[in-house]
Amino acid sequence: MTVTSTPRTGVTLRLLDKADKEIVKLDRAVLGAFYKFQHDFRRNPDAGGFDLKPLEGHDRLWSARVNREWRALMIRLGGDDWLLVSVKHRSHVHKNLDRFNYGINHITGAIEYVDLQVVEESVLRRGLTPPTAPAPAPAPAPPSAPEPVGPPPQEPLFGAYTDQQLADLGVTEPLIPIVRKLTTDDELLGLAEYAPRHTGEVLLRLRDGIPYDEVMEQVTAPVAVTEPERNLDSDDWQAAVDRSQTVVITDDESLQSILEEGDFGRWKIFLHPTQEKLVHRRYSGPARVGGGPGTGKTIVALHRVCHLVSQLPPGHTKPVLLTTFNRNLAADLRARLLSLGGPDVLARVDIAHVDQLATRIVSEADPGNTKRRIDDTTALREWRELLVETGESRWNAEFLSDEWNQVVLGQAVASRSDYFTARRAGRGRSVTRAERAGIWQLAERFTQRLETKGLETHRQVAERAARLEMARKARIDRRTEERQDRGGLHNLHFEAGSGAWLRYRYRHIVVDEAQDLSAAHWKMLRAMVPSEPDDIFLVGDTHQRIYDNQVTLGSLGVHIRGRSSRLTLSYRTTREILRDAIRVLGDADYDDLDGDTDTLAGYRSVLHGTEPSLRGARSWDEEMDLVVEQLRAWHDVPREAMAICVPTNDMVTQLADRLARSGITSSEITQDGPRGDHGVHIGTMYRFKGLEYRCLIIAGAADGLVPRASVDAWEHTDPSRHRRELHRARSLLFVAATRARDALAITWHGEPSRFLAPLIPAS
Ligand SMILES: Nc1ncnc2c1ncn2[C@@H]1O[C@H](COP(=O)(O)OP(=O)(O)OP(=O)(O)O)[C@@H](O)[C@H]1O
Repeated sequence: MTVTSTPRTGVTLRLLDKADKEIVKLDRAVLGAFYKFQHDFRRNPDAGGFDLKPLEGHDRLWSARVNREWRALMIRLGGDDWLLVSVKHRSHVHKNLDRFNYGINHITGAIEYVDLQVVEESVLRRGLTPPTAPAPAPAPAPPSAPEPVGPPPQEPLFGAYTDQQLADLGVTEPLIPIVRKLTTDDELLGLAEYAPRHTGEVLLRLRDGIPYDEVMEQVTAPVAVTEPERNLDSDDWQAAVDRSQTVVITDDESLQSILEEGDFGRWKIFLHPTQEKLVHRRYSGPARVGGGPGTGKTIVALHRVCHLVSQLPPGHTKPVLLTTFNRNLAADLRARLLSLGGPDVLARVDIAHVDQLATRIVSEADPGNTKRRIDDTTALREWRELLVETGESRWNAEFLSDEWNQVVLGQAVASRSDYFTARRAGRGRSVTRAERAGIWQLAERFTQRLETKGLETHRQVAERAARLEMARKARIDRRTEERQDRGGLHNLHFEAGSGAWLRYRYRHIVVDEAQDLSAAHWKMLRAMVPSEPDDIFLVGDTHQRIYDNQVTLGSLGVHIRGRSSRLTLSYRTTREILRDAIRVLGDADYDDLDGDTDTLAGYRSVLHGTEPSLRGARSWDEEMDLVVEQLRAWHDVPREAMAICVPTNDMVTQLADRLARSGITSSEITQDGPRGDHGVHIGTMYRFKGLEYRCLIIAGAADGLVPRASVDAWEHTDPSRHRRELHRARSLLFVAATRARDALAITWHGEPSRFLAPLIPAS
């Protein structure tokens, strides 16, 4: 008999973090049945056929029929509010009922569920079998980094801590007896797979040798419930749900993205509590989110955009700007925002990269402008030609190009007399007044030269756009004051299309890859949005700065002091890759975009994989053979999920040829992203910003190439520039290494890059 049911309103079906991991492992037919189950259950839990009943001895844990063989386990939070915690074969549901544990964690206030039997089995399984990450090529004994220090096998891993200490860190209490028995890393990883997420994070951190107090400060404190809530009512499940970011309300769409995309769709559904806080917080002014690669900065920016859109009054305009460094990244943001928020969110958001914005503004002011835009490399060629033509030899083209970009354009120096007093802090070599006069004269000839040739650099456009926007802002502010004086309307940032000519362009601006924007970009953005709460939200990591655009935001009117936060848990990279990438950075200093220093303290991962492979060859030719060998060793990974990153364009071409001769298809990563859909992606290091791959090879990591040999020419003539160039080259390698999700291989020919020294044990 078919039972038809009348939909019931007010039924909520939620999903607990990690329950989805179990669900996606079900086979397709069961997944289909589960999808139908959750849809029908939300319409009416009382409809016949669910056989909804509490498990014996568990007043809150209920089972419901998914199909003949499978049952859903759900916690009844109250009334029609249900939390799905597991889907199990019916033969496993009614046995050994003590193994089901659920409760509210006293420290985090989160709802937790564990099936002790599943955890124990996972610990045992992981203890007996090796991890299953892609294997490195069968290398002739690759030099590998030292093993993590820890107690010898068979000693309990967490013997140094009392039960109370572990519970105070927020470790799930029913798991503590199993935690006590762990003696190997594989067992620990087995536990972390099924334990509540916070427990896994704490234990892996302790196992990394991080002192107890630091784990408390870095992992537990950010997600602990605040003091007034400390005396949690351990039975107030509704309050726990409101507090808990490990629970989401399901609807057909969110479920579908989990079922179809598996781990790749999780970012849309489960934010880490620290990510969640940043997304929904109200900021009194500009806010910055930092954090190492893969910590979800872009994910936070995308959720933040959805949050800001959800707060807008209805309309057909685009008062939110989402911007980033280049076209390729902007295209990626658009695709991800569409997948997260759908067309309705996209309809309220303007997505454009910073140079595109600048071009729009300049064209608006000067519609007849037909100049061709050139990048820094082409501009440098123009400088060289100018020097040859003028016979000028006091300065070289690189110095002049830098001076023009960073000092003249960077500080909006408009006249010769301004240039005499312009600050050149951090530019290295000092210049006398007479020299400044000479440099200014050359700069004027250079701009004239570009003008005559109908050329214009992106930096020039950015600088002009900044000036135009600042002038516009000044006019808006003047008008506002006038209206206020007359006691009239003063809120001038009407939405586009409202007919008001003078208005701010946006209400909210969200910036990704903030570390690479120039001073002119910031001035332009600052002038596009009124100084109000939630005006600018920027995410970026200065360890990944690969263009020479160091700024102090405060001096550009973007005041982030007191509104700066950092994410520390990497979702992308394994612990092994992350450890080596951090070693590449060495002990160089990094800024926080506002004149202070930034660190990667607390940066961590709970993912585990193989050790990065490091292999040297005698020649580039031999090295290319190593690359082919490595790709073949990753035979079980789709080609499109692999990439090779090299230092120069020539190497891209040569490698693509070599791969073709070995029967391996490849696609070059261009300025606009990969040129084709098929094959292994190959590109120079600069192209890897913002990308990620399952397996990655960094080839050509040789001395003289990383950093380029020419960089050392600055060592004595311009030590400051030398330092900056080394910094940048190091960051490039760091960015490249952290694009790998599961496996990383680094190769070189001749001597390895000096940045790899901490990874290669001295022979
Ligand atoms: N809460 C989450 N749940 C699941 N996956 C996540 C979560 N947050 C981030 N990720 C995943 O981690 C990876 C890195 O995220 P994202 O690109 O936002 O990091 P990022 O900090 O911007 O990195 P980078 O600085 O290297 O550009 C992505 O694959 C993303 O889907």
